[in-house]
Amino acid sequence: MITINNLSFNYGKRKPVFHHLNLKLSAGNVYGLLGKNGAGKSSLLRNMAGLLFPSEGTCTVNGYNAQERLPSFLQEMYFLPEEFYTPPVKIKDFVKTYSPFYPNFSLKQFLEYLEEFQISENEKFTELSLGQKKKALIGFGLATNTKVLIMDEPTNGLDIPSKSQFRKIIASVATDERIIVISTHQVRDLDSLIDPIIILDGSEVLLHATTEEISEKLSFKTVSVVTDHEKVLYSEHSIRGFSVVMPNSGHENNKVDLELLFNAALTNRQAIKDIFQ
Ligand SMILES: Nc1ncnc2c1ncn2[C@@H]1O[C@H](COP(=O)(O)OP(=O)(O)OP(=O)(O)O)[C@@H](O)[C@H]1O
Repeated sequence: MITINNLSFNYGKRKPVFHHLNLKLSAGNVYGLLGKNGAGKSSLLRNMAGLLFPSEGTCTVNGYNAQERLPSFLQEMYFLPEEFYTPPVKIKDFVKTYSPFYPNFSLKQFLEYLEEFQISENEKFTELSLGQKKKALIGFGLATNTKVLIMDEPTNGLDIPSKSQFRKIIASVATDERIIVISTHQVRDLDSLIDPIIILDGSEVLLHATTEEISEKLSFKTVSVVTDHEKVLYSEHSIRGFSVVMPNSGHENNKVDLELLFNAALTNRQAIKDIFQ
């Protein structure tokens, strides 16, 4: 469980990134963290990993105060930042050095992930492309078998086959004991994977809901003409007319379109808050 309680955070004297933020994340879920550029996704993930400290409030991860970064906390937490450093060594030497920090690390799993991503453990990080480096670190992170896995924009820079391999692998490691948090702008890449959805906006949580709740409360449709202007929360031109988001008054079963949801939430903040409160 990750409990963010009354968390305020700012960089030095700059205006707060978060102000009294509250959020509870529980095991058995792959959370999708969405927000515009600068909304605070990376800052929140770094607070969860204990790499940044709140100015007020707390971030507790499985009972540990994240900012204390106790060894027993760190051995159950893997954080893949958006921008990462890789030492100029072979992948297998990287694994020899870093895997002992993670008691549940599985070399067998790691080698399977590398094979899936078509990377050899004999390759040197300096000789890999950015996407290949990222895949090696994703494979390492998943093989650590930590209870908490946090990834900042993991699919950014991955080619199309790697994105589907990524989804497949994440789905295979998402157990009831694990919390996975993924921040992304590439919602279409992770559409079928992330659930619940958290949207950060203006130093607060604008939406936190499961896709089941979202599809119960909102309807995502394509219409030839937009008629019910008052009800429409968001609309945009599409090839066949307009893609619209409306309150789901008829309890219709419909698939959540995360990109439309995101745009609807940011265009019509108060209406979305009222619907989900
Ligand atoms: N090291 C830093 N020093 C000062 N301000 C920072 C620093 N890092 C981020 N910020 C500011 O904090 C805010 C939140 O940034 P953050 O990187 O957490 O957002 P983000 O949602 O991850 O953005 P993006 O989608 O562009 O990656 C922004 O206003 C940004 O300018």
